[in-house]
Amino acid sequence: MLDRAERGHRKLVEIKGLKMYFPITAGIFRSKVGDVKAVDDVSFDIYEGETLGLVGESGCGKSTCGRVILRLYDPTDGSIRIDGVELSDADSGTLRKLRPTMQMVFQDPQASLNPRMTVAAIIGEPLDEHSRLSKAEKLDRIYELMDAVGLNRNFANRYPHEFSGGQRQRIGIARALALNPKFIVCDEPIAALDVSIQAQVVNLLEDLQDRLGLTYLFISHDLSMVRHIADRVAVMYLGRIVELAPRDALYDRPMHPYTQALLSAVPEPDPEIETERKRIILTGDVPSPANPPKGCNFCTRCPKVMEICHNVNPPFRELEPGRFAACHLYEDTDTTAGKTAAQEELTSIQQGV
Ligand SMILES: Nc1ncnc2c1ncn2[C@@H]1O[C@H](COP(=O)(O)OP(=O)(O)OP(=O)(O)O)[C@@H](O)[C@H]1O
Repeated sequence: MLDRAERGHRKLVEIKGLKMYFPITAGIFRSKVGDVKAVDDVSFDIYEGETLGLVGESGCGKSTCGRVILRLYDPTDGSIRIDGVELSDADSGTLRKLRPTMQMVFQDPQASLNPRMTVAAIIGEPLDEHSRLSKAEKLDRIYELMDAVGLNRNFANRYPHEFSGGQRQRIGIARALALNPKFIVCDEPIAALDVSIQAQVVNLLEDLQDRLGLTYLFISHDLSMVRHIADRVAVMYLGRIVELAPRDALYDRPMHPYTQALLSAVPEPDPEIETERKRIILTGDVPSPANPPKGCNFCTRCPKVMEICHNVNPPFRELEPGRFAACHLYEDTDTTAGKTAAQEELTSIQQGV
């Protein structure tokens, strides 16, 4: 178990240049005509014991990112290291051995639990596959897990439909915990729940993190909830991470124009601040990930767009210690040349070099 102060010293998850493209096929021969670039060159780390929030509009690639990190998909390119082990090219045998270390809690507990299995069978299934416990030991472990997530042991032989939405999510969490994972991808774990239940499930996840030293990637489009639970936050737009920063820095002083727009839409509880706040309304639709714009992915909707943004993809760089963003607004000027590297690139594009 990790104390809060001990968190954040060791990188548990290291993602570099990760790409997940889904092929688009057409015609009777199903020939490939393009790719949906769901995750397009994404790099970030997650420190042991922390919660990294991953936010962005629907369809920006959050779930695909979580799934490919757990190798539920085969990545198109890039490196995924969890606890020092490279997963991007791991074979099925290696993945099977590593599976207990990394788990997922899904959005819709109704859909992710087999309706024909009892709670004990659902929670015990990973134990059957990955451990050699006796029948009695397995039942003890199932009870222990039910206790840990606040489910009554007496209900072990009931079926998922006999539980409320919040209780079903607790079953999903107990199942994810069965093999003592280190890393859990929580994919919109509260989005399908009543608002009154959401806080209970988030509190449970936080409590389990403290007790078991878990590391979370917490995927959500609920920026207020992410502010509550995350230590650091990554903002995704059209397959790319545009900003990553410690939580308070990001919410108090967003740097990327997309983050600024997203946060301007979050309601402020203080009515005085709320009436004075300026909303940034983004115009235009999110482009298709099958045909993203040239240059910066956000250039078609950015209120601060410059010429360079239509031509050069801004690199994802550390702008301040611990703060990363991909935006030409923050390019350093090379004083000797009087131009930034990106401006040089733009000049060569314009000159057709
Ligand atoms: N299996 C798949 N095959 C083809 N395209 C896919 C597949 N899964 C996702 N996509 C596409 O990849 C893009 C990113 O989808 P993804 O579900 O990862 O986004 P998201 O940010 O999690 O959205 P949401 O919040 O709505 O779940 C979308 O355009 C989606 O249609």
